Amino acid sequence: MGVLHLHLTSPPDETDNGDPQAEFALGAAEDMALSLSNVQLREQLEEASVRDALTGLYNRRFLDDTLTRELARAERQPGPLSVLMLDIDHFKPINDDHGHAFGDKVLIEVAGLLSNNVRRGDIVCRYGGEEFVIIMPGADLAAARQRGEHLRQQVATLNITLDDETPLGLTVSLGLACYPQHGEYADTLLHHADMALYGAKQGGRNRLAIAHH
Ligand SMILES: Nc1nc2c(ncn2[C@@H]2O[C@H](COP(=O)(O)OP(=O)(O)OP(=O)(O)O)[C@@H](O)[C@H]2O)c(=O)[nH]1
Repeated sequence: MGVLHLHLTSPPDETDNGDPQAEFALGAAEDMALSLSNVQLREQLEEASVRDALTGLYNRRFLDDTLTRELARAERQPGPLSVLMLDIDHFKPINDDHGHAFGDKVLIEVAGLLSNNVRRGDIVCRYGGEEFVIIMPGADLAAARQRGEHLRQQVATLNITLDDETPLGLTVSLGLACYPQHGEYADTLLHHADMALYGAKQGGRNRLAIAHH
């Protein structure tokens, strides 16, 4: 988070001239600057409280609130909504073999790729250690599946290399659940997406699986 700097003082020769009007104007300007700064500070704190510190993606708390809100909107409109859960394959050996800092770098790369390859309005969150969730308001099963497949392929072509320049060969598995067919509530949809993700892992990884009805 950026540090807030307040520049409220002026050189004495510009303002300290004994002119009451000038002093009043300066006081008013200072008050305005202070209250503006408070607003900005509050905004920065609020923003930080919904972000994951490592990747800058939205965090799980934000995901839960947003998914509930977006589902209510989908019901009102009405329209579809999809939830993609994505997990990096064999991430533990990456950490174990190449170090935690390298693992962090991989997480940041994947987070950046996801952010850059979703539609505006889609919400990308870091759900857990090496697990991400994307909320796609308005996306039906076909659209979300296509987007998920695209993301899977993009990750497989990510150019992350080890010290000796050999490619890491990163892959991800994905689980997809859609409103309304797989559930109407946030926890149900997340559960179904998680089950589908488990199926994708069991099926051999580097694949997308769709929730069962
Ligand atoms: N570098 C780094 N590693 C993390 C972070 N959070 C969780 N991890 C690691 O992520 C790994 C997750 O490992 P597992 O849950 O066994 O999953 P996996 O090895 O990816 O295996 P599959 O998901 O079955 O393909 C663990 O080693 C955690 O320590 C983090 O913020 N940074």
